[in-house]
Amino acid sequence: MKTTGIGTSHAKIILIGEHSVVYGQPAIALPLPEVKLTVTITKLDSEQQLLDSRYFSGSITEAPENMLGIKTLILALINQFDGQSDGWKMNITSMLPAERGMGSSAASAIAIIRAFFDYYDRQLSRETLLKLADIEEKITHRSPSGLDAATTSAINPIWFVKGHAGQHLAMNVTGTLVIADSGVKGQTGDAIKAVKEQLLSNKEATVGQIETLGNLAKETKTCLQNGNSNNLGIILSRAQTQLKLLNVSHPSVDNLIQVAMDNQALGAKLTGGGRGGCIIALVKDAATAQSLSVKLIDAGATATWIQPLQGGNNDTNVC
Ligand SMILES: C[C@@](O)(CCO)CC(=O)[O-]
Repeated sequence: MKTTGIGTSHAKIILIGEHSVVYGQPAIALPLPEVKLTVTITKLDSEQQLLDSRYFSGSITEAPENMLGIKTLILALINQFDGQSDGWKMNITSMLPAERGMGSSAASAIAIIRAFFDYYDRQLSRETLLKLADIEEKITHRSPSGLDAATTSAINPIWFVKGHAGQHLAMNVTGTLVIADSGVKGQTGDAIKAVKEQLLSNKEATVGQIETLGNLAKETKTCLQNGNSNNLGIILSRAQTQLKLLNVSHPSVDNLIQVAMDNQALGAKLTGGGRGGCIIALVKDAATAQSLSVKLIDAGATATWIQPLQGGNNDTNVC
């Protein structure tokens, strides 16, 4: 065992395929490596196991109900390493807004697992990493596809189908994404439940919406390879139409999407679980992204990020 263990991860955005990915359709997601989360475990002389995060500081056993997924994961890791009487303090620092569809819970799980394996000086395979992250994601999001954990731990854009390893997706499209936070907490777990209920109450239409989203993800893959950003924008907006029909959008999200479309966006949609959270809007270049970002903030967005799709400066700019 070392005296310090460190694990890192980052935010993600889903370009296309949220919700439908839970039902076996493909999705495409992008890591945002500049929006970082770090977990540090520091050895203590006592047998205390303490957590220090923006939501809770104290003994891990006293973590609040909304941290049940994280707490269960940590207890599973303690068992895995027979570390019941090892004392440490775990510090979580995060640039990710929580509950905004940017993968905050999965990113926390990934960095915690990496920090534990570093602390106990053990090798960690990608398969084990994702399997362990699922302990947290299952509790936090009910039936997760695994997409969030796969992307918050990946360095490249991924093409993802539930039950399979994500595949690196080459991008050949110019254009810039503006990500904007509606300021309203997303409710991924509730949104997943709502889609599940609609599948029971209105099966035919809901299956149709899920399949359409899957087909749009396939069209997106072609667009990313052919480099057609105009078509990509149209596809993103078509996906938003389906997500609205699935009842996972929110007035605050719809409002920001409208502002984006009125200000030169080629297309826009919610990203992540929905019912609040963030939108993504595709624009043709960095200058348009900057001016749209200002417009979105004026319209009530609480934060924006700018992410070029390909070429040039690949850093995410936080606005
Ligand atoms: C809504 C969803 O598709 C994405 C949440 O970021 C759920 C999942 O894939 O686990």
